[in-house]
Amino acid sequence: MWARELVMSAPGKVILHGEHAVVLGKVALAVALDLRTFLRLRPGAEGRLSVSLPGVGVRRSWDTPELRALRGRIAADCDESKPPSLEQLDALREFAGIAAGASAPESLATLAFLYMCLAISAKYGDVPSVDILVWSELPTGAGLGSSAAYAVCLAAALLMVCGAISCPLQEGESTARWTEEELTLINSWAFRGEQVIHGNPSGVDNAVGTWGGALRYQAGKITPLKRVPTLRILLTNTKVPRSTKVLVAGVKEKILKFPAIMNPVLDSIDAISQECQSVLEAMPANPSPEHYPVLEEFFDINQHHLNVLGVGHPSLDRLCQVTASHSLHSKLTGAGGGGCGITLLPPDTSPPAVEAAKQDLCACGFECWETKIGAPGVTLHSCCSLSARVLHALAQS
Ligand SMILES: Nc1ncnc2c1ncn2[C@@H]1O[C@H](COP(=O)(O)OP(=O)(O)OP(=O)(O)O)[C@@H](O)[C@H]1O
Ligand SMILES: C[C@@](O)(CCO)CC(=O)[O-]
Ligand SMILES: [Mg+2]
Repeated sequence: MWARELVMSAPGKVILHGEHAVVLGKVALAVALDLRTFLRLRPGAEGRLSVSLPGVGVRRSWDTPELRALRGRIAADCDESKPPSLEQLDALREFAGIAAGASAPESLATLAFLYMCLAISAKYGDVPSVDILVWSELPTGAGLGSSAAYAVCLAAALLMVCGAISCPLQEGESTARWTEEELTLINSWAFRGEQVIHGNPSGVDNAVGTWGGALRYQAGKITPLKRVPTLRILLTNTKVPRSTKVLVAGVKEKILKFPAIMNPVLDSIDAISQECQSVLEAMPANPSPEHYPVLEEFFDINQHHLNVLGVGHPSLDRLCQVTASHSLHSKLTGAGGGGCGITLLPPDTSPPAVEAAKQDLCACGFECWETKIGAPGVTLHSCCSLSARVLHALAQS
């Protein structure tokens, strides 16, 4: 029986270039964000598994013998190399009382939890008697990888409880990370969780949530960027809700309808990602203003391409117009359709100019904040290493 209380966290991400195109095998460049999802794992009452997801209003608890019986029905051949099947997901929906086709955040979050819990425990151990609470600093469904950070935390916690990976945090240490091999396993299972939520994810978001830093991702191949300069980025949340699953499906439909028109757009996005990688790797650690015009042009071109793919939104157009009126360049990030945009802040942007842009964005009803990129991937924490804010949020039971 699991006897320790532990907290783990995974970062959200910003996609600099390559969203959507990456689902079709093109290159994406993504960086981990300094906003994280936290999972508190506690021993539970014997024979009970409980999950609390305050961000999406879920609080559920099940008898483990009941879950074991369900697992016997659906999880005989569960493996991280296999996607969840429609039959498995139907059985989980029926068990959890979720209507077919339900796509509300709480339904998808519960489904992903049940799938990962039963599939991981079927392969590595018993259904655990634990209490799990997940709380996030990330806005849900806004393009910053909240689904992947959730799936990465769940994979790490469930694999650890089932004994498939170690618990690397030694007494007296404040944080610890897993070995490369263990991270690979966490990433594979997190991808399965993303499949439950997204339908057809590329895997870039869970890769960033697992490894952190800045990386190039293409068709499952993860390559850390050699050198990434310190980039100042303004993140703006338009607060327009959207679903990555729906947007990814829409792009697929458009490509099937107009392949000769859409495929060159995907190729151009791929070229932008590759050129951007070369520029970033050639830039000094603290770049001066003359390095920025090319990066800014890449943002502008890609934003047009994403509009052509059909994942723009009037709120994102507004965001780009407002920042352009302050001579700043923006693009959507993540799945688009609302959610977040990113704005590049060259080093010669004066603090009053940033403040003025922020004020105008807030006047549109948006929320914005400056961010650091390149945060660490999935991490185990001792409670004393967590900030008072996180501890307070995790104290809700
Ligand atoms: N803190 C959380 N707790 C539980 N479920 C969450 C949490 N954060 C996200 N989710 C799940 O992820 C879904 C949102 O995923 P979605 O992929 O649509 O958006 P995103 O990951 O924030 O954006 P993007 O994929 O564009 O980066 C929610 O509907 C919910 O099911
Ligand atoms: C839109 C998309 O490219 C990025 C979502 O953050 C989907 C994916 O890669 O899974
Ligand atoms: Mg997502």
